[in-house]
Amino acid sequence: MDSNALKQIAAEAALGYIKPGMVVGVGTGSTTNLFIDALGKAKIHVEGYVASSVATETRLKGLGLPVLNLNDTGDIPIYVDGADEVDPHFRLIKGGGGALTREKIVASAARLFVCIADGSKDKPMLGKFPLPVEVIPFARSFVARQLVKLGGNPSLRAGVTTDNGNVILDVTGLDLTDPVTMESRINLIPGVLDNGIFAQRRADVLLFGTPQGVVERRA
Ligand SMILES: O=C[C@H](O)[C@H](O)[C@H](O)COP(=O)(O)O
Repeated sequence: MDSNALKQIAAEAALGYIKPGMVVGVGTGSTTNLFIDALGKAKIHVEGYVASSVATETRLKGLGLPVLNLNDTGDIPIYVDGADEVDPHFRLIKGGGGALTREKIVASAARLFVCIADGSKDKPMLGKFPLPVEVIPFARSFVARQLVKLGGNPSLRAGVTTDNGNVILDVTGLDLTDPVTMESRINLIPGVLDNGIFAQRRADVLLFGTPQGVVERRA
């Protein structure tokens, strides 16, 4: 099975968590796109979907699925999204597609976070995938220097502007043995909007697509 097929089975498995009448938070990325397409076919009568990016909103609307504004909903029952890395403690790196800030907001508003991924994202620890950090353009150079002081090697993601009008610094070399602390330390740098460590709001359920089928883990 190629990685797309593994993403596909993970995405389809997440449908089992979607019940009629729910408000459903929807992440961003290639795995989530397969989930959205599966939702389009499944035609579950949910109350609506809260999108974590403009791209996801466009895809949902393109399939005729109802999109809600997060400001018009309370806490939401469920959020489904992919990840770039997942550790054994359900902590994630996200933001490979630049959508990390809105993703973290919607994930934090959700009571259950179901993470869907192909099995290659299942890692013994976080830190190989360059950590995306969303930065206000005015502060780009200052923030980059502070990230170097934290042990990182930041590089500007060329040609990318986020849905929030910001830039992304991709940071290698950080020590992520304590991801909870590093998540906070980076977010304390003035000019940082958020970073792609999801350790304070971890996933609750992991659905990994593997050649042997979907492996489900619960925190
Ligand atoms: O900003 C993008 C998101 O965090 C994605 O969920 C993450 O990059 C995983 O994407 P994919 O499903 O394409 O591997």
